[in-house]
This record gives sequence, C-alpha cells and structure tokens, in this order.
Amino acid sequence: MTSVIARTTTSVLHHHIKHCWSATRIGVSKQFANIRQTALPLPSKSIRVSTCPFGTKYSVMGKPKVVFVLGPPGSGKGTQCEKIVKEFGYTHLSAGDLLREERNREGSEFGALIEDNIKNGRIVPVEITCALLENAMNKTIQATGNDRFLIDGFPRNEDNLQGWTSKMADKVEQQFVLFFECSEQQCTERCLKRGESSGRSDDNAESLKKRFNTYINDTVAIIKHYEELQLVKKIDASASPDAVFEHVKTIFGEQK
Ligand SMILES: Nc1ncnc2c1ncn2[C@@H]1O[C@H](COP(=O)(O)OP(=O)(O)OP(=O)(O)O)[C@@H](O)[C@H]1O
Ligand SMILES: Nc1ccn([C@@H]2O[C@H](COP(=O)(O)O)[C@@H](O)[C@H]2O)c(=O)n1
Repeated sequence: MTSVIARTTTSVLHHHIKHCWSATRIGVSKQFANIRQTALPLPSKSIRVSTCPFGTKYSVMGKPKVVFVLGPPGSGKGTQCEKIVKEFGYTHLSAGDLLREERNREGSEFGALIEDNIKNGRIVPVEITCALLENAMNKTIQATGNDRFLIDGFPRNEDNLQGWTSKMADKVEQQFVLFFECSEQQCTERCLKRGESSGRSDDNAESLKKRFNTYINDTVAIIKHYEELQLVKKIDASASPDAVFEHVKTIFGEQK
C-alpha cells in the first residue's frame, strides 16, 4: 500500500512543482523550488492514511479544515492555540514560526529576506509563506492523519489573502477566523516582557512599533474582509489566558 501512495504522490509532486506558483508575481518562481520540492498537493477528496505501526488504516477525509487565528502582535494567539490543540485536537501552524524556521535553515536562500522583513515588521511575500504552510499541512496529514489546522498569523495582508485564495482556498474548508482583540499598550507590554527571554529579534520597542503599524495598515482590512463574510469570531483577549480560553472553548464547542 505504501508503494501505491508513494508512486501517486511522486507523480503528483512533479506536476505540482511544474505548475504551482508558475510565473509568480514577484518573478522569482525558481527561487521557491527549495520550499516547493517538499510541498505535496492537499487531497481534494480523500486520502489514505497509515495511522498505526501494526497496520494500515483507511481513512476517508474531506477537505482539510482551517481556522485562521488573527490579532495584533502579543494578543495571545500562540498561547490560545496551544490550549486549543490540547482540548480540541487541532494542529497549530504559526506562519511566524514557520518563517523563523526557514530563516534558520542552513542553506535557505530566503533567510536574509525573511529576517529583514521580520525585524522591520513587514510581511514576507506570500509565495514563501504559503509554500511553507502547504508543506507543513501535507506533512502533518501524511504523518498523523490530522486534517484540522489552526493557521496562526495568516493571512496578514492583501498579498497573503490573494496568494492563499488563488492557491489554497479551494483545497480547504474554511471554518472561521478567530480574532483576538487587545489594545496596543497591553500587547506591547506582553511582547516586551516576552522579549526578556524569547530571543526574538522583533520583541523590542522599535520593531513592535513597526509591527503594530503593519497590523493597523494591512491586517485590520483582512479581518474586515472576513467580517463581511461573517466568518469572524471575535474574542476579548485582554483577560487572563484561562479566562480568554473559556470564551475560546465556547466557540470550538459549537463546531460539529
Ligand atoms: N491573556 C494573557 N494575559 C497576559 N499575558 C499573556 C496572555 N496571553 C499571552 N500572554 C503572554 O504574552 C506574550 C505574547 O503571547 P503570545 O505569544 O501567545 O502572543 P501572539 O499573539 O502569538 O504574539 P505574536 O503575534 O507576537 O507571535 C507571551 O509571553 C505570553 O505568555
Ligand atoms: N503571514 C505572516 C506572518 C508573519 N510574518 C512575519 O513574521 C513576523 C512575526 O510573526 P508572528 O506572528 O510570530 O508575530 C511578522 O512580524 C512578519 O514579519 C509574515 O511576514 N507573514
């Protein structure tokens, strides 16, 4: 069975590499080959998943389910995602974490570009971020069979939204968008505190100002877009992590 799956994925992989992100808008499609090499297309109907060491289980799955998690820097997206994973079994994919991982990967040709954007609170071109996300989703599905994802910190601007819509939207079921609302002052205090131990190059006052500008100038419009589609579940993120999670739980509890 494994060989059937392997043959199938290899042939679709060639197709995928050849066709995805063809003639990207920023005109550097070849540059993304390193990321795309490992990105397999998501299943549109069903997938067989090997789930246990002593046998192969057949699992019929629909499209992977996706919840976007948005909010200003430091609003507690990552903290709440960890709790959701434990209670509701989603897989947490943080766009920021994936970008930091790619930045740190030896030989990555995007390292400098990613770091420059991160330090200045700017948004990395979607071709990179979307490929990292798709790759992580496919790896998770293949390794665990889990097809429910919290995509944290994405989409963050119009470029993210357009790239996702053209490449991924048809392949997933968009459940809703979780929006953590919190004041700039409170978020800044949290990030500066985190900066004492996080080692993040953007948890400092200068970068935080820029990150907030990007949030206000670019991300708020994306949240509005999803509000118009009635997909946004807004949460007051100013309370303690446990109190915020009480609200989060009611939202996930309502899902089938
Ligand atoms: N409700 C809360 N009250 C107080 N502190 C919190 C709360 N939620 C998270 N924190 C703390 O604030 C900091 C930022 O939280 P977290 O990393 O979850 O935010 P985030 O929205 O994912 O941030 P970023 O977008 O910058 O990655 C962390 O140090 C975390 O422990
Ligand atoms: N869609 C995204 C998400 C993040 N970035 C960059 O990473 C930085 C850190 O993100 P966090 O979510 O971990 O705070 C962010 O400021 C951006 O520079 C991105 O480009 N695109």
